[in-house]
Amino acid sequence: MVDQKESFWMMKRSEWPSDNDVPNFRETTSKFISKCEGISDKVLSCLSVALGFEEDYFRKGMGIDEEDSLTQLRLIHYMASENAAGTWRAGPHTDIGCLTLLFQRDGEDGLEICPGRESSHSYGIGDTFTPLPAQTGPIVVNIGDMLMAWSDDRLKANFHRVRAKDVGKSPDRYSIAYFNTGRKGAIMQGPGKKNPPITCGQWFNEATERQFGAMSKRRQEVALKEDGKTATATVSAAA
Ligand SMILES: O=C(O)CCC(=O)C(=O)O
Ligand SMILES: [Fe+2]
Repeated sequence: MVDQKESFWMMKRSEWPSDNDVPNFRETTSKFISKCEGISDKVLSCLSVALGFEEDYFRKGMGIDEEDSLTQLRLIHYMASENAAGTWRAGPHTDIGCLTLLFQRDGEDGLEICPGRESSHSYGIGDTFTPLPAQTGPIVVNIGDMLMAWSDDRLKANFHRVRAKDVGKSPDRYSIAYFNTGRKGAIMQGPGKKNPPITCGQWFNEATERQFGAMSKRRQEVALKEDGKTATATVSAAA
């Protein structure tokens, strides 16, 4: 089952829609990205200081204007639906980058969080997720896997997912996610050297492979289980 959503991904160096295509899109979105960059930088500085690291510990590895930046803005649309049981808007996951700033709009609920998990690779199956009502204004901040590794696993990546109502109507949901991620060439390692040094680029590629590999394995298992149920139902109906 694929996520029921569509999204538009942008980096500073992306090929942007022209003003003819979408008037003022580039200017407005670039300003928004710069604001996100400033907020994210402040949060990262606070986290560095709280952990007892130098204030610029993570900042040194960032830099959205650099050629090798992996930071990305994503505009997401989840389509309106009715009786959506058995579908996902976004399946349970942790974000791969360092810090995600997530913007929602009033009344377009669906985000659920599962804080306090220690591992980012078991996909939150069976755990308790808590709905986080959507509000225009407040920014949801997710810690991602990269920041977890970079902080010697002291900051925990949080599982989250997005669902539409099992029964009844769910309106369209629009969200914006700013994924602040270390530059490809930056070396990441926590001061305690819990994890070996690695470039953010290599780490990102391996984490993407791990996450999507694990997700598709899990999806295959679920599909097999469901096939099994169908087969059993067919057999008992025939018996
Ligand atoms: O749309 C949302 O609220 C969440 C999006 C998300 O978790 C993601 O894109 O990683
Ligand atoms: Fe996410």
